[in-house]
Amino acid sequence: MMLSPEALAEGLRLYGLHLIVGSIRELPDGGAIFAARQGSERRIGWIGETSPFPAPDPRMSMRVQEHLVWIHPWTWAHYRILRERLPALSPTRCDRPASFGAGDRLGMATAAQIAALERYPVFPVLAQQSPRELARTGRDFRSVLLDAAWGVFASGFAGPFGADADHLQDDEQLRAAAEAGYSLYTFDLRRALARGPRPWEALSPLARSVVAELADRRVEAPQGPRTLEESALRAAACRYEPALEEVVRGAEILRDQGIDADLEVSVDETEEETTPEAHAFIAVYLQRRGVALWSLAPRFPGVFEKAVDYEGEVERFAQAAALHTAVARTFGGHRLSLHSGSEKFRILPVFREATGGRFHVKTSGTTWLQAVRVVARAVPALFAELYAIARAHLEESRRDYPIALQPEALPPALPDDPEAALADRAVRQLFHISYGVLLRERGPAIRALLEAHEAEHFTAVRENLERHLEALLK
Ligand SMILES: O=C(O)[C@@H](O)[C@@H](O)[C@H](O)C(=O)CO
Repeated sequence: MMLSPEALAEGLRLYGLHLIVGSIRELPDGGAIFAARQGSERRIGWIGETSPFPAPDPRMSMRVQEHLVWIHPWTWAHYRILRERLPALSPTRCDRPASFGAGDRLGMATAAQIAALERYPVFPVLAQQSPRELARTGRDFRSVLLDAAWGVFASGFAGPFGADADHLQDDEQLRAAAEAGYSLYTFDLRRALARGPRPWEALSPLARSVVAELADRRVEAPQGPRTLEESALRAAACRYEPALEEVVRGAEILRDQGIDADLEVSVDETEEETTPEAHAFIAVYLQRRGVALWSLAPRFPGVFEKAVDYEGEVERFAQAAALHTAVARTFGGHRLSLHSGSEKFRILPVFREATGGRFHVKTSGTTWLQAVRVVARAVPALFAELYAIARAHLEESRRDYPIALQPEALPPALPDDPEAALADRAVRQLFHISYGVLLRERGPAIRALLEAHEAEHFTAVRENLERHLEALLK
């Protein structure tokens, strides 16, 4: 690009545009693109004699020195066109042994998440949201990806990244994520399992043959060999076959659309700990049905409460993670996925070790809590108001989130010190799950405040994810 960033910034300023300097990318055909802001609006800048976007608005083109610069809004349609030319803006399948998911419920913090993630040897999964998060935030799979891609574009990040359609429970959700171009599909079996098991006599010949094939097979775990028991395999087959049929159908939908994606099965939010037999049955049954797992999120032992550290015996968790790793290695080579990774500092290093560094970890609420922290520091009155709203809507917020938080544990008023307030277990948990009601009731105020304190917000998000990544990888 012949135009210096300083000259470009100066030229844009005359039109009320703020250049995001690190975003400038030169294109093979000699043009260049960049991200800019006009007030709080996101803009794509294009330097070149013609614009690649349909119906460019001539009022939004300008000469800066001898260069023609076009300004376009950051919309889904424009992003789709842009990602054809800049593949770095498209989510892709994971290409590393270790991967880390960083959900961003506000859609404002991806650049800060990248600043943390790019310092560590992990594949970043940036657009990660579940349908329950979408319903609560009024977003959809497109808008989540659009926000995350903005963070990639604005930060100048050139590495690959993934997009996780998390906790999918029906075909409609799957199709919406597929249409948007997600690269990772997490099939949550919870709803399907709640319909109950199938009697042994009603199982398919395939399910029975998988049981026969796996019975008495030995799995070599670090704590010693473990033989898969036929009775537990039979129970797993009865319980999981109906739910796995839905996964098979989902994988077919993706295949029919020519989508080559990473596939995860999650049973982490079920009641019972996942047995090695259940894990082996899930993996092998899916293989026989032509579905290759990328990852499995088992229900591990111990308590995984939102917003607080792991509660349980770390040694038991370590043993279970090592055993599941051995099952995964023996039957397919997929990785283990750890959900609710937010604040689970006690087990993150153990998880890395037990999995031999081949894993996926998901976080989401922890990034939102950092936004709450910034609000608390900047405008204590708004923080107090948010707390009152969250308390009043506890029952609504806890719907769909298995959480032990009781209303009696919540103090009537918060201490003046925001750090002390957010160190309180009950208060943290309340804020963690209350994002939906808070964004509904006070979303514009929260967003405006975070925009006005963007540097503090980004630092808070980056430092917090770095703490997680340090614990996990060092
Ligand atoms: O809140 C959600 O629905 C999701 O963010 C989580 O359940 C997600 O799968 C996760 O584990 C993030 O820590």
